[in-house]
Amino acid sequence: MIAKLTDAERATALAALPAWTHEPQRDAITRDFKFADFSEAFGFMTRVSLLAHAADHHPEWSNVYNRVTILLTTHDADGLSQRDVDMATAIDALL
Ligand SMILES: C[C@H](O)[C@H](O)[C@H]1CNC2=NC(N)=NC(=O)C2=N1
Repeated sequence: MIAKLTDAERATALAALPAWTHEPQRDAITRDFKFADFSEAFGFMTRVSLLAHAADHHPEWSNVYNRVTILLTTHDADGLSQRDVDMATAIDALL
């Protein structure tokens, strides 16, 4: 069972992930992405899916044409964990 981050741990982690927003209701982090077109957006989603599969940690997400919204939280921890921070960091590195 993975632990939820404490408030202090979350604050430190989010300082290094300025594009991500904490959503307190879910204890999740979210980021909106905009691409040139659907192909670019779906290519990005494909790359994220490979990260998610490798990490066995999966995003909640949606796509509308060239926009992708990703929400990361850890269901097993009922909130934000280091796995979400690691996934957000890896996603940012794809851009
Ligand atoms: C058995 C498997 O490791 C778990 O169900 C994983 C899969 N992917 C997951 N993804 C996310 N976001 N949270 C989880 O708690 C989670 N758990």
